[in-house]
Amino acid sequence: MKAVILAAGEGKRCRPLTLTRSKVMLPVANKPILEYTINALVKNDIKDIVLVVGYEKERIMDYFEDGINFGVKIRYIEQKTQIGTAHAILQARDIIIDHGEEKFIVLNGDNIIGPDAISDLITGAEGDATLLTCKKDDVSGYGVIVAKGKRVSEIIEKPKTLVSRLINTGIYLFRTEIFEMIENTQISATGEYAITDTLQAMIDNGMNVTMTATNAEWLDAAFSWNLLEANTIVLGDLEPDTTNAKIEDGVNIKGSVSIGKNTTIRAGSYIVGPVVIGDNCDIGPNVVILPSTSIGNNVSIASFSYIKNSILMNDVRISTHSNVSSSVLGSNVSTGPNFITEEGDDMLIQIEGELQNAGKLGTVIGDDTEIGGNVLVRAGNMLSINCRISSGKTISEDIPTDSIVI
Ligand SMILES: CC(=O)N[C@H]1[C@@H](OP(=O)(O)OP(=O)(O)OC[C@H]2O[C@@H](n3ccc(=O)[nH]c3=O)[C@H](O)[C@@H]2O)O[C@H](CO)[C@@H](O)[C@@H]1O
Repeated sequence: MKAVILAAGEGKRCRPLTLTRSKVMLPVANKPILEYTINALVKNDIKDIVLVVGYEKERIMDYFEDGINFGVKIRYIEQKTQIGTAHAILQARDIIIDHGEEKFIVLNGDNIIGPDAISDLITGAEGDATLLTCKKDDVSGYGVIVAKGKRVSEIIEKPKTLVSRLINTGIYLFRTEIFEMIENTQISATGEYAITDTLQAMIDNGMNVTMTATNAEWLDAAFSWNLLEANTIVLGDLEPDTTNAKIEDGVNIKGSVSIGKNTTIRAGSYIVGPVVIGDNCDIGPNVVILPSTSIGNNVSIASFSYIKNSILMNDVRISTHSNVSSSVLGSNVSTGPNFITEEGDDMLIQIEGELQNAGKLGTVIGDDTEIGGNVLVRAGNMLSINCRISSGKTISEDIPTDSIVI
């Protein structure tokens, strides 16, 4: 059986991190979100993948190439304009039909899923189309399902009131007839061709759309700060491995810590897992890294700095005496000495005009932003990509793309 993974969208609610890469390429425990989906398919022996790409497609294609290093065969199809999930699926029609497939799996590429999610879908599938559902306390921002037994009677996309706690995970088993149904799907009020509208039309025409529920891992970083929660959960399964690292005498490592090749941890550093550190990093001396932290490749963290509950992407450079807590730093962010992220609880952040509770948060900083020494970022303020912040500044508001703060 083939799988079609939808990965053409940006993931705007995860800006500024998605201004330079799509949501599927955001790293959790040092792997892009999409890699978890591919690994889950491989564990179910599904190795023939059609990847629908569009926004920032080169990043995806450069990383996964033809899939061979990930144990799969990947064929890329471009969705030139991102006008909805149904339209994205339609792009894969020729590949699926030319190969005489009757059934195929479709997955959103921007969620972290465990392998059991896919086996639950396959074993529970019935009827003309099947959706995989899971129960969530907070269903805001998702499609929800109303069903009698397994038979779905209604799919309501992002309702404003609580109708059901069963959400659509964006994982489906379809028959090839779905393509014809998609072609008849009307554009929605929000200007998209949505697969949920296709399925609702099938139900309205008396077809048998079913659901099957899963308790398997299904994580979504709806907003950039949700990456921190996902990171904490995924790091909970981290296998410790420090065999390829250069660890100087006088380093104290506790708990589950994985350190990549050619990374040096200098004397006096103290690391409490779960923590993952990539390749070619230079950490210390006397640096403290606390749970749950992921540090990418080519990162340097200079002496007396303190990092806690954070994600530092590739090529980040943190200068001495800095404190980074509950924060996400994009690729190639650099700081001067004494850079401090203030940490706040129950932070309320406005995204697309709506207030969201971000929980415990420091900051989120987009790629290529350069920060001078003695800079304090007040809790919950975000810095976009490619900004220059002069030394001594206190950041108490969001900083837009390409800003120079002097
Ligand atoms: C209309 C629809 O499908 N809604 C589902 C979608 O909402 P949701 O709003 O999350 O859907 P998104 O727009 O984020 O897209 C989901 C996936 O499809 C890809 N994509 C999207 C649009 C496009 O034109 N091309 C493309 O490839 C995105 O890259 C992403 O990987 O997923 C949720 C689970 O997370 C479900 O609860 C929602 O019911």
